[in-house]
Amino acid sequence: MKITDIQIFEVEAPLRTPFKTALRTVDKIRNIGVQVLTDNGQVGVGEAAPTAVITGETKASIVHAITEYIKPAITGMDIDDFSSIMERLHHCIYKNTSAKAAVDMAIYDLFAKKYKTPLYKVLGSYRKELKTDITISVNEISEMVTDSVEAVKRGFEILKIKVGKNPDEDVERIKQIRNAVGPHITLRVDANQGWTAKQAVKIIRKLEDAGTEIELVEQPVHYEDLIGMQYVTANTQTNILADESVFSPLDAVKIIEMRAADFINIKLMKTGGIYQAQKICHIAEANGIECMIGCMLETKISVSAAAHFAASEKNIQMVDLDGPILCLKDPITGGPTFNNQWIRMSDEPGIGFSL
Ligand SMILES: C[C@H](N)C(=O)N[C@@H](CCC(=O)O)C(=O)O
Ligand SMILES: [Mg+2]
Repeated sequence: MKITDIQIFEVEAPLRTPFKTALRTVDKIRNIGVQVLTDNGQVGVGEAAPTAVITGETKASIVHAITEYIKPAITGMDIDDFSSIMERLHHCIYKNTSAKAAVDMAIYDLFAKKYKTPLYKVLGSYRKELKTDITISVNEISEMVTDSVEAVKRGFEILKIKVGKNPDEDVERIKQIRNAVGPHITLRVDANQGWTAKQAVKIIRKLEDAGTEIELVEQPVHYEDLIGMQYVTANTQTNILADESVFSPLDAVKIIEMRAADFINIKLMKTGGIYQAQKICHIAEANGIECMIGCMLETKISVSAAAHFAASEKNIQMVDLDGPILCLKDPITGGPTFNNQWIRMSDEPGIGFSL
């Protein structure tokens, strides 16, 4: 089965409510889809999310990287020469991780389809269902309290609360949400780089003293400030999770060597897909560091690929795959099912859908 072409299409999906973090506000997903075609008519599907503030990629840069670099590098190759394809894909251009991720997952899709097996089984099935959190966008405190209570009513037991936009209000924000949702809901806090290291220690200690029982704080400081993150990890009791600071396996090694975080958030859009995500997951596992699987603003296409990966890895202990449930409607049929907090793997070959 040889690769003959890579075709590109637009993926658009309005969100239920605007998605707001310390880094950006978005009301609609505008992503790039890919179809990798083969000489026997089989098609592999993938998606790239242009998250300029995190990966540096735009829609135009993704299309350019795929058409001008990735496509020429892998066209004509046989799907069974899997690792050779991956090596070419990952070395034909520096960075451009979301463009690589879209093609990487489409190749995995094709490989699993060729052997008529669901991707999570090809990867070595560990579980068949995942429990995701849901994101509470950063807004006025009263709105975040209402959104949190509504999410709990919809059946979500884990909330990922965005902070870092107005650091002075963040302690009050979390205290009020904890009071409103009660003690049994798991609260994750994601500052998206919005605090300084000293601010972070001050805020997290206040949250600890107030008994808010936060499961973890994600990316408290700027992505390059590893010394700052190390200071936060060393000076608080709460678990710190590295997100924007970890794209590559070497980033993970650095974080682990410096003890700059307790956990690592793996996203296919940062790693360039499943091939590199596996390496990070295994490096972390060997060092006793648990991982989260996360997503950008992505639809069911690429989030399903991430779900297959997560279902195959014991060390993925936390799931933030809420992209599809943040969308107003889900136009894609087949593949894993997304039903509020539950993501259940299906047994169709590959990732599970054909477009
Ligand atoms: C969507 C997911 N829950 C999430 O919060 N992802 C990112 C931000 C993604 C984006 O800006 O598109 C994160 O920081 O964890
Ligand atoms: Mg994050």
